[in-house]
Amino acid sequence: MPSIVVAAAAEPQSADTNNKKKSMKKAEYAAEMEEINNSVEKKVKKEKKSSKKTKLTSEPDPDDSNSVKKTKEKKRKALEIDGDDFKEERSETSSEMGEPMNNLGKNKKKKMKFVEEDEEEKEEDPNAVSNFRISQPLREMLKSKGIEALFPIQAMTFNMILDGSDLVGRARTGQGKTLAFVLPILESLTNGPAAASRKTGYGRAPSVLVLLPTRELATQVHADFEVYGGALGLKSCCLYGGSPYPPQQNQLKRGVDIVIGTPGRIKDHLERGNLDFRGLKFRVLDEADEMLRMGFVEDVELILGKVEDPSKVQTLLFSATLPSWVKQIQAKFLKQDKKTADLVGNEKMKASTNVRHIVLPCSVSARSQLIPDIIQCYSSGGRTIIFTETKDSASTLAGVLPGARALHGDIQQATREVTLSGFRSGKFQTLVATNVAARGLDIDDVQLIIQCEPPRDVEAYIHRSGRTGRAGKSGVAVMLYDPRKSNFSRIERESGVKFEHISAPQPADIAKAAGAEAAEKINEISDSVIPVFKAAAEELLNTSDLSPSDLLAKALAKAAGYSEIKSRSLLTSMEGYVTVLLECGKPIYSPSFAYGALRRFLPEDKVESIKGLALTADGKAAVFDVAVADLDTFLAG
Ligand SMILES: Nc1ncnc2c1ncn2[C@@H]1O[C@H](COP(=O)(O)OP(=O)(O)OP(=O)(O)O)[C@@H](O)[C@H]1O
Repeated sequence: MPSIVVAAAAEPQSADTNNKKKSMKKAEYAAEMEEINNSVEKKVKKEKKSSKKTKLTSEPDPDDSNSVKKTKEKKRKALEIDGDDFKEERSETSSEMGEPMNNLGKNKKKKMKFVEEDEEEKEEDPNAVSNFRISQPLREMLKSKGIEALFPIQAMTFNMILDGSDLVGRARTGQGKTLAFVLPILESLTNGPAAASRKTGYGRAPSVLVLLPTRELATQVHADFEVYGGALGLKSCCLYGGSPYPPQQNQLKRGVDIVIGTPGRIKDHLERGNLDFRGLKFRVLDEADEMLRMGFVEDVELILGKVEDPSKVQTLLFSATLPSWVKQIQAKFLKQDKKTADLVGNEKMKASTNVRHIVLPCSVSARSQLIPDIIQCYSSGGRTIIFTETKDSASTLAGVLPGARALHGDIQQATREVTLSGFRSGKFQTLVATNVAARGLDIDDVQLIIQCEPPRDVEAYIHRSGRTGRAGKSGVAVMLYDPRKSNFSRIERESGVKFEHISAPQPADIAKAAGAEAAEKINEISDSVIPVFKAAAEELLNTSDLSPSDLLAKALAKAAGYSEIKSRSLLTSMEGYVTVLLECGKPIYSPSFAYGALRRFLPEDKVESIKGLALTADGKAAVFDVAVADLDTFLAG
C-alpha cells in the first residue's frame, strides 16, 4: 500500500555544522601550509644568513647605520633608484646569479637602505616576495595582484629554477604551480643565467616554450606571461588550434620571447617553418602527465626534439598528478641531475584538501531534476562547473539547466572563448563541460563542482574537483553515481579521498539554503538603508508578539521569496501547491510506475492535476506537487 506524506526534509546539514566543517578544513589547510612553510622557512633562513654575510663584507655607510625605520616615501625612492640601476646593470650581472638587487654601485647609500628594509620584511614572512630574487617591476606587478608572499611550491622551486636546474614540480590543484615556473623563468631571461645569451630584437626566435593540453589553459597561462612578462618588456604569444594562422604567423615573424601553446598547432607552425626552437632556453610541460599521455607524447617528443643542444635547455614539468608511468617518459626529456619538488609525495590524500568531497546516488534520468537542487544547496551562490563524460550529454544537460552553457571540443573555438569569458565574468553561473575544462582552469568564485558520474581515472577526479577550493579558498565537489551501474571505490582508494555520503536535497533543505543565501546577501546591503528603514523596524519590534529572531526569520524568508511556506511549493515554487512524497514500500523505478500507483487510489482528474513528479535519487520514493486544496484527498488516498 503506497503512502503519501507532505514532504518533510531529511535533517539537512545545519549552517553551524557547515561552518564548523569549513573552519576545520581551513585549520587543516593552515596546518598543512605551516608544515610546508616550516621546511621552506629553513631554506630561506639559510639564504638570509648568506645575504647577511654579503652585507657585512660590503662597507656600511655610517649615516645609515641606525636607520632601521624608514618612511614609506624614502623606501619608494630607494626602490625607484634601484630599479633604474637594475636596468642598467642587467647585462653586467646577468651571468652571475648573485644579488642583482644588492649590487653595490654608485648609489650605495640608497641601496643599503633598500637592503635593510628588505630584511625587515623578511622577518615578517619567510616566503615574502622580497625574500626572493624577484626584480622590482615583477614585485610591483605581484603586489598589484594582491600577491605579497610566494606559495610553498613557488618558494620551494624558485631558486632551483633560477639557478638553472631541470625540475619536476608537483603540488595539489590550485596551489600556484603556474607562477612557480612563470616567475623564475622571467627573472632568468631578464636578469639571470639565460639573460646573456637570450635573443633580442626584431624577428627573434623564442627563448621559452610552454606546452599545455587545452586551448583554454594555453590562453590562461598566456595571460599570466602577458601580465608578468609584459612588466619586464618581454613578448609572448599563444598558439592553439581552431584560430586563424595569419595573426599567429605575424607575431612570430615580428619576434617573441615566449611561446605558449597546444602541441598540435605548435607542431603545425614548426612544419610550416614559422617557429625556430634552436635558441630555446626553457621548455615547460604544464599538466605534464596529460601532455605525455599516449596520443600526445609523439607530438611532444617531436616538438621538444627541435632544440639544438638539449644540455643548454632547462626543462620543467609541473602537474598535480604524476602517475608512475610518467617517470619513465621523464627520463627522455630531463637531465639526470634534475630536481624534484613534490608537495604531495606519498601522502594518502592526493586531491585538494580545501574541498569537501561528496558522493550522491542518482540515476541518469533524475540528473536534470536533481542538479538544480544541488546547486541551490551547495554552491553558496557562486559558480558551478558540471562535468559530463560525453560532449552530447554536456550539450543536452546545458540545454535543460536554467542559465547554463556548454563547453566541449565540438563547439567552435570562437564560441568556446565567448562561453569561457562569459563564465569568468559572471554572465552565467553554470558551465557544463567535458574534460576540456578539467585541467588547470583557474576561475574565480567556482564554489561547486558536480561530476555526473565517476570519471574513468583518478587523475580526472583530482583535476576536476580541483577547479574549486583554489588558492586557499574552500569549495564543494559532488560526484553523482548510479548505484546500479557505477562504482567509485577505485577513485576513493587511489585519490585517498574519504567521501562524505549524502542523499538528495529535500525541498526544505533547498528553502534553508535559500534562507542562508538571503542572510549572506543581507550582509552585503549598504548601511545607508538603515536610517531609512530603522523606524519601520523598531515599530515592528515594538508592536509584534514575535521575538526579534522570529521577525528576522520572516524577513529572510521574504528576501528568499518565501512568503508562506505551506502555500508555496518547494519543488516547483508554485503558489498554492504543496510538495508531497509518495512511498510504495519498494523501489519506484519510473514516473509511470508512480502514476500507476496513484491511479489505484485516486480519481483520474486528481492524478492528472499533479505537477513536477520526480523520483528521489535513491529510487525509493517520488515527489510531486498537489494543489493545497487537494492535499487532504491525496493524504486520505
Ligand atoms: N603566491 C600567491 N599568493 C596568492 N595567490 C596566488 C599565489 N600564487 C598563485 N596564486 C593564485 O592561486 C590560484 C591558483 O594558481 P594556479 O592556477 O597556478 O594553480 P595550480 O597549482 O596550477 O592549479 P592546477 O593544478 O589546478 O592547475 C590563481 O588564481 C593564482 O593567481
